[in-house]
Amino acid sequence: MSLALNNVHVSILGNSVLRGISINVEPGELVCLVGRNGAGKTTTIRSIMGFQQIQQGKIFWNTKSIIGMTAHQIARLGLGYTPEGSDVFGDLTVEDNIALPTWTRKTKVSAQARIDEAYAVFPKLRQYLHRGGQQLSGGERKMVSIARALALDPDMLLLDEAFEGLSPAIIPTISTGLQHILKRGRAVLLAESNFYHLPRFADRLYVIERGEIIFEGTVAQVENDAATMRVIKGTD
Ligand SMILES: Nc1ncnc2c1ncn2[C@@H]1O[C@H](COP(=O)(O)OP(=O)(O)OP(=O)(O)O)[C@@H](O)[C@H]1O
Repeated sequence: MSLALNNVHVSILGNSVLRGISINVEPGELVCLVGRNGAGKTTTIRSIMGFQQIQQGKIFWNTKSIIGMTAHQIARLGLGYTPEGSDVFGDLTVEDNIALPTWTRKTKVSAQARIDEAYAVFPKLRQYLHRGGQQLSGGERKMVSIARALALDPDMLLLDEAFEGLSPAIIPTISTGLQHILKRGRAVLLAESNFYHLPRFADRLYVIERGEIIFEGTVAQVENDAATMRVIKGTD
């Protein structure tokens, strides 16, 4: 299952926010979308998930156009989504938050196996099974949010700012969780504003600036491109 955005344009309140974005994510890849605050990362991910209407361009999931579908329909096709800031249901327990997608999407993997995988990625969550979503730290909520997207049994996960606002102590946990997800053959598109949080094991990255892709390559390649690094770090 691969994802392809071709020349996507989005305007919000008359402002051109995405100006011809083209991105590909192949099965099993970890691809990062890197850019400063306001560059257009969240809008790109929301456009893929059907939350943001696009004015021009094409979005294909496994060669099928997903433009015009609802987020619910897109999720059922196998695209998991963890929004910026996470989206844990405060009134539900951790256990129910994670089980939720197994009620709404049936796949060839059993509900129990999907739930087991979610806890295998973040074993610490087993300590909080009966805690309400409101009684969790930001890092714990992030883990629940990613675990819940995993319980959907997605072919690809869209992670918006997986590391934002987390204490340095929790960042390795999320990073290890990501490696675990990739080992299972799932692809990940990770939006990230902090270059130093980018996993070194990323296959490729796209740099977005003012709604345009200005660079595509590996982490090592971008590090050798002084002009692009100045844009990412906001020192240009
Ligand atoms: N609902 C909205 N109304 C008005 N402007 C918006 C809206 N959503 C996004 N924008 C604008 O579109 C641009 C891109 O925003 P977006 O959230 O996609 O950036 P981002 O790269 O995800 O930033 P961040 O790292 O801060 O989350 C910004 O200039 C933002 O102000």
